Amino acid sequence: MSLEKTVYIGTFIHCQSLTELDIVDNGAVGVDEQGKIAFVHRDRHATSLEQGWKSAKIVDSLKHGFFFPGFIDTHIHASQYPNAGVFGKSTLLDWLNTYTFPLESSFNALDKAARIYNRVVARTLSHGTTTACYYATVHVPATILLADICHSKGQRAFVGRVCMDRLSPEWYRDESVEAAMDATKKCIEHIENIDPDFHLITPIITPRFAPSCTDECLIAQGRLVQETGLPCQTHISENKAECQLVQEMFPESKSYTEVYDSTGLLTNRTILAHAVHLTPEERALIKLRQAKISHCPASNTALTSGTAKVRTLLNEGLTVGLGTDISGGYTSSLLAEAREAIFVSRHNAMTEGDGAKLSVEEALYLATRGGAKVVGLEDRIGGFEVGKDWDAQMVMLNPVGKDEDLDQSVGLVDVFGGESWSEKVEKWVYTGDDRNTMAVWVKGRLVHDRERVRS
Ligand SMILES: Nc1nc2[nH]cnc2c(=O)[nH]1
Ligand SMILES: [Zn+2]
Repeated sequence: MSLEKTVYIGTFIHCQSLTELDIVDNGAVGVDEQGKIAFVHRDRHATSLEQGWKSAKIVDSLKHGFFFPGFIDTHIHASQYPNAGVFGKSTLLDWLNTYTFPLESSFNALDKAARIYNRVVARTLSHGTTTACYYATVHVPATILLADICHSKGQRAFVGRVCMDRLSPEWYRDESVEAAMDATKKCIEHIENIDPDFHLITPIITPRFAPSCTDECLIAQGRLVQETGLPCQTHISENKAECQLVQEMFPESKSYTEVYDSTGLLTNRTILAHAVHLTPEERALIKLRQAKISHCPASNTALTSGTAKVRTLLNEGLTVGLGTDISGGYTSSLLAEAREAIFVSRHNAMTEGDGAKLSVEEALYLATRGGAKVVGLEDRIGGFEVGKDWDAQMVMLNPVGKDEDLDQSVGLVDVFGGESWSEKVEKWVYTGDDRNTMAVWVKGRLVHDRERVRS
């Protein structure tokens, strides 16, 4: 799709490193017809030096707005969206049986799947999520539909049919390993048809988690991972009862991580969600295989799974991003998830010392550049550099003047005029929400426009 050449002007903020933001107050970024960043100027007036950009469209972040890279949600169950916020006092294994399997099984009805998937893609886009790693359900038609919806709405997505042939009710599982593999291959083929080069949508092999799959099923999926080189996503070491169950079900394996490694599922394109209770040996093996970790703090708190030790993971050189894990997690907002990551790190700090604390900058890094590394797209997304795709959000804060009308305010991020940009970003992280996300682009295409939605 060819787009209108556009020059974005105003304030640009992205992560320079894990601990530092790069803030450009009056810059310009040119985005070409393919949605790629053609130039970046720290002084907007330098744009006049660019040949062939005189008649380009201009989009201005305005005085209290800024451009920020789109968020990357590295772990979200699209099918569980109707249950967001509903988990009672359950923990993982009873939560699956009480809330999750009954809901997911209802996706054999395609009209229901259409209603929910349209909503969850629109909702996550409205939160500035430009890339999402989705779990669908076991159903082929509904999984294909999720891929189609992401494709037509323009969200970058990894879409996985959930593979599971045991430890769930008979009415919600794959009938056999052969049936499971056929179904997964059908979903992969569909995505190859709609997006042959995986520009926007990529299939992802999705064994639910070790206890849900027989040895044969894990081995078959591992073989598919090795043969196709496709990415893989699953859960690991989320909850102590689950870890115990894995030990009982796979007595010949030294660890939970080894279950995945010995079946070919642990590669540099594997995304492991949670990683709360990993041993040092498991972390070393994950690092050796260059597999990636999706940290899901809201879910880990809601299901009382534990507090993942993100500082340890980072210090040991593991690659970490953030995941909302709807509906273990209650929020589809990665901004809220970043906030949760910061607070969980403070709970860790209460027992382990201040070194455990994550800063605002670090949480935003995990939500953007970290996520980009987790999904293997660090050369394409996560920051504003020449050659990267324009996957971005425009954030607007709420200037408070003398006669400010509360009804006219842009969300809850009130700024009074004396704040530095880094303070404004801090306020955004702690008090902001989707009302501040005025517009969202993926590969240069406008995929969410708050003013249009509101009018
Ligand atoms: N949080 C979470 N953990 C899981 N482990 C296996 N399935 C799930 C799931 O749907 N959500
Ligand atoms: Zn999950």
